[in-house]
Amino acid sequence: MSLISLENVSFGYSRKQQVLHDVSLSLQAGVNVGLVGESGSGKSTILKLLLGLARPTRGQIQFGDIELDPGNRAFMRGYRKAVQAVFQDPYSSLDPRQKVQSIIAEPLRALGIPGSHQEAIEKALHDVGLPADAINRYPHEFSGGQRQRIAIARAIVARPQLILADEAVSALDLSTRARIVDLLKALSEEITILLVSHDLAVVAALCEEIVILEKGRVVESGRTADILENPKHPYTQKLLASVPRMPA
Ligand SMILES: Nc1ncnc2c1ncn2[C@@H]1O[C@H](COP(=O)(O)OP(=O)(O)OP(=O)(O)O)[C@@H](O)[C@H]1O
Repeated sequence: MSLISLENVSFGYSRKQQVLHDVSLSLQAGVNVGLVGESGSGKSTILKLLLGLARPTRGQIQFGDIELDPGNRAFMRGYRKAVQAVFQDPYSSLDPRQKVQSIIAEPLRALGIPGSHQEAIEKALHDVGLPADAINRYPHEFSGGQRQRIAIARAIVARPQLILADEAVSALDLSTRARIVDLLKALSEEITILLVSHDLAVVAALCEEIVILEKGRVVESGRTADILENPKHPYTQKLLASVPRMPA
């Protein structure tokens, strides 16, 4: 059974403006998927639906064998434990007034898990390669790469099954980006990642599968290696031709 699947999902922000058209994709535990497409193709909208922030106009999203129902609080509690997100900008995604300890504990508080969470926070910090004394500091005391590690620690602290990563390394310089990709790769031993990225080199490094989105439609999907080697759809070919390729 899939971890999560979109089944024939269509969505529009208004009646006139359909953004997703009959999108189907399925995430299997242990298989990272890269969601790729030009700006405006609907990648972030898919993540929005997966986070339960909007509902499909047509079709459905399945979490295991249960339909995602943003209106069902009990369901969403379990879902939020299983599905966490990391966003692009490590500067705006962390509350500057909160200490790292409080930032990382946020999902545990939201889940109503009692206690100081000290042990879970320390483990998350350790897992993302930050020192234990980071807990008493504020986000502005960290570099962009370190802030993204804090955001990742927050995403993993409740031990989710899936991380939705929206351009999670795009704002970082190249060497920092490579280190965060290595970190995500190590974490993906235990947690599945859905990565939205413009950067095919990052997708190739992290994701076993790839889904290509054009104007809200899936035009090609399959094993990353196959698609990068032998793109079938003209849009994929264009996309591959338009980005610098990293040597394998
Ligand atoms: N809140 C909104 N209200 C109305 N239209 C929106 C909203 N958010 C996105 N859109 C539109 O939906 C379409 C898909 O946008 P989306 O952000 O999902 O694309 P994307 O592939 O993530 O783009 P990017 O790579 O630039 O982030 C675009 O035409 C966009 O203008």
